[in-house]
Amino acid sequence: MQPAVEFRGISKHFGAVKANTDVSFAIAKGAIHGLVGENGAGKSTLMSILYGYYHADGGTILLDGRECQIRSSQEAIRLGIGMVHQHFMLVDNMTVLDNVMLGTEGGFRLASHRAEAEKKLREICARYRLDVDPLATIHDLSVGAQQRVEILKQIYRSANILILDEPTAVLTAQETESLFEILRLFKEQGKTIILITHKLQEIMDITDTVTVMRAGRVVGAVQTAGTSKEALANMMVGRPIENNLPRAPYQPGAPVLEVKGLQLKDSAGVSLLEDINFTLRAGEIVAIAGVSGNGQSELMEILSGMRLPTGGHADFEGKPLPYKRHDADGLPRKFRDLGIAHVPEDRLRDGVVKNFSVMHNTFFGYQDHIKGRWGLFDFKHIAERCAGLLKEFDVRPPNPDLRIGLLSGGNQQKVVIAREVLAKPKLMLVGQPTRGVDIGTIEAIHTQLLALRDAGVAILLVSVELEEVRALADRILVMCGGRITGEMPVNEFDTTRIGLLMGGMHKS
Ligand SMILES: Nc1ncnc2c1ncn2[C@@H]1O[C@H](COP(=O)(O)OP(=O)(O)OP(=O)(O)O)[C@@H](O)[C@H]1O
Repeated sequence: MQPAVEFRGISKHFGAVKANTDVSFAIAKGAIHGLVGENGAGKSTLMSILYGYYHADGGTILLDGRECQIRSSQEAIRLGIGMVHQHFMLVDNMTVLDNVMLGTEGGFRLASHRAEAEKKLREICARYRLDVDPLATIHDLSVGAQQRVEILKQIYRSANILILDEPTAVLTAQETESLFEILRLFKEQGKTIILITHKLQEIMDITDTVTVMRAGRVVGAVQTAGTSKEALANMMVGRPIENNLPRAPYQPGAPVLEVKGLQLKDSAGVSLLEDINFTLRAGEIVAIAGVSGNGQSELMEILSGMRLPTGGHADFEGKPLPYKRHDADGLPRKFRDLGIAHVPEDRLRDGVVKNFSVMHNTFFGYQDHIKGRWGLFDFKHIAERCAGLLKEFDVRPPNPDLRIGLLSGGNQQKVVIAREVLAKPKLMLVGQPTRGVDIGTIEAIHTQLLALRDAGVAILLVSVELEEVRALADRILVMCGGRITGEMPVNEFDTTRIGLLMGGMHKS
């Protein structure tokens, strides 16, 4: 049988960056094929070429053994290729049905078309056990449900090859499991799936074959059954990955942050945070575990000055943080000046200014700290500082003039972490630091955070990844429904108990 997809000698460069070099591999029909590699290895570029979004500089793509010119995404869709992007392509205030019909033949003006489309959608939902109401509005849906709409859209358009770019980065464990159920059903129908993910356990759990890319080239193509997570990690990074990073013994110092009875209500009076109390000391990492959407983001926003609490207070080094309504806009800056650094969980929204250069992004927010004599910027100094930072944090490519939006997600994250670390904070607030980040970079980021802790910085970490919580935390708090439902030291780490606390099952 001809492979569903075959890449032959695909190359693509962006200026001096060789994103793909002579990439060749084939994917069997009806297979779930994993595509792995470090951030910037060229996975998304290759998939964008298959999806007609980029044009290759050289090489050919064969679908079912036939050479195809895929000049646009419309052409890719016509050829039966569907793509679910990391950032969903849905119109928020429209219904599921309208989103699915958008851009398909016939449009959605005729009532008969709509009725027919709704019937077809309901049939697809039943066949693939996709729990989605066609008449629901997108902004009322959870992230997991929005992703199911994206998949629904592709099935509606008769996709035979489905590309998923890091689909589980924003999903809970349960949502991930139901996504995998859908993918297995998709495979049973003889369809082909290409899965990009940084989570090697997922590769082991669901794929049949894997291609490993490094620096734009294919460095391995294996059957999943004949490999291991360690072997894949080694191929990806070119060295073994250290799972147990060294750390100094736990000797917490003086309290840095004391949160007392913190509350937050939204404008409709709905409680988002209720009676949050905890202390964070110098030289310790406290991790907040929990399913996203249980108040962790709001807590980080308050502690970084992006949002005002509606009750309670937080003391930083023994003094109340100055939450003043008339000064709300200037708070993040004030907090930074006090020594509170922040790695926001949504790096594209809050962590970088996408259209500015890497160099600008290495000091944004700290511009007052790096001004030279007479309050002027010394750009020679800034350029040297930036070059040192790109080298130390292994940002790839180390080009200070590139718009940061063009760096891969993991490399953007390295810049954000580097900027905050270099500010020499006393308190570091870190939200989902390794979301969408490759394993080599996870190791580097974890090493940086542990070094800060060992140097006496207090770190508050919010992460949905329990492995990350276990690897970094000294103490763990669990949040559910805007409350802290439990606390434990890391040596009492217990996945089942944390799972129960995450579901608000009991208070300890
Ligand atoms: N439009 C663009 N202009 C300039 N450089 C680009 C562009 N798109 C990608 N690149 C560069 O090409 C290289 C490959 O990027 P790509 O996004 O394909 O990697 P990736 O393996 O998908 O990474 P990640 O896992 O972080 O998503 C990177 O160095 C990236 O900075």
